[in-house]
Amino acid sequence: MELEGKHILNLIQLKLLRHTGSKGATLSSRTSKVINSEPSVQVPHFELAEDPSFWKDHNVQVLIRVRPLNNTEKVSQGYSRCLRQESAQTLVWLGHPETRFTFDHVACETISQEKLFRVAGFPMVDNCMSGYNSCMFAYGQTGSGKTYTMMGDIGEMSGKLGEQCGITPRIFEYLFTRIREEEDKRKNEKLKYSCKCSFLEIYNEQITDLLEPSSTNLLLREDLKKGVYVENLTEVSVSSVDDILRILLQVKPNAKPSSLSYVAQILQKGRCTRGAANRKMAATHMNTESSRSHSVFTCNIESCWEKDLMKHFRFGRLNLVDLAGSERQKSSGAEGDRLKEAANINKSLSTLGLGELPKGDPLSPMLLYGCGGFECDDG
Ligand SMILES: Nc1ncnc2c1ncn2[C@@H]1O[C@H](COP(=O)(O)OP(=O)(O)OP(=O)(O)O)[C@@H](O)[C@H]1O
Repeated sequence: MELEGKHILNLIQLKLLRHTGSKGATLSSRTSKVINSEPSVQVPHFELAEDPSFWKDHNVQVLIRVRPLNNTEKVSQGYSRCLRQESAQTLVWLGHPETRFTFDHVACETISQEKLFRVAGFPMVDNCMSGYNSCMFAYGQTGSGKTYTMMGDIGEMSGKLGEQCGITPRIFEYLFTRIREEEDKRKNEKLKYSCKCSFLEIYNEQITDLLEPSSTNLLLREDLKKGVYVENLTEVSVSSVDDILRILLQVKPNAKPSSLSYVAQILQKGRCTRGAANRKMAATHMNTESSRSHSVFTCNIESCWEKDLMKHFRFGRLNLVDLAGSERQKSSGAEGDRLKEAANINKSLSTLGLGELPKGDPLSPMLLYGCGGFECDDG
């Protein structure tokens, strides 16, 4: 018997930005119109490259997505563009003084959900199928489009994913297509994949199983073989994108009343999920449907085949993390419980920003878990 697994972590950080702040952006000549935008406003459009070697050069990549101004911001005083994009890697903040920032990739506000998936989602799936752990973190200010990017609108799902569908359903649609192709191609080796998913929430440093919301305050454990894992977390076998969407859409009958009102809000908004339905939400001034918790959707992908009279196993973990908004406490109007949550949210985001996991930070093990930790061993 031979076990395969790779310790290398592939991490993509999706940083979401919103256009609010100082007035008077000078816009580039390479422009395209924003749908539903003010007729006269043109924004720069820079196509992102679908580069198959996306992950090969650096294990950690940062991709910025800028959300367009929404209708309320367009008509409100004091909101206007505060960013100018200069290339597919560079953004200028139009403050005093103007400041230029460079990232691995900058997706302009006209990028489609499909294109973003092709740039960032494809390589993740390919990596996981090759036995690497991959993790995508979405983070940014509240209302900047984290949930839109990660989940999007999955309200209508008659067979085909809609245009507004986010990266999560697209990733799984692609994953299961690739699995079917591979199993077909390597029938003679009896190649078989098995995928198991879990969905958890971290709210004020407590872990809740979103697939079994009565399971709260779960504990993080560490094991030489398993790495960092959450004890008693529900795992569900999945074999199609429909299975994933069913998990995301289904609401447990014993869900807490607060969770159910959240479901109603999401249903109204046209994006709803079994797990996501149970995420903690509370209104802040900046986004009336603000998510107050981090959510981690995990898929463990195992494959097994026979070759040269040996049985081979391979493991890969795919983590999709939707972090809580990082709004400023003063501008968001957060008080009491909301303020405590904001402090915890900001603490964990700072930990992430450090690029390292300081010992003693209660969220460090969680981030390690989100990154796939030291999953997979060859013993
Ligand atoms: N790229 C985009 N294009 C069009 N609309 C967008 C885009 N990104 C976000 N939106 C819209 O902006 C609003 C806020 O987005 P979303 O709820 O995803 O923010 P969030 O970052 O998840 O906020 P929070 O941290 O408070 O949960 C939603 O109505 C969403 O549909």
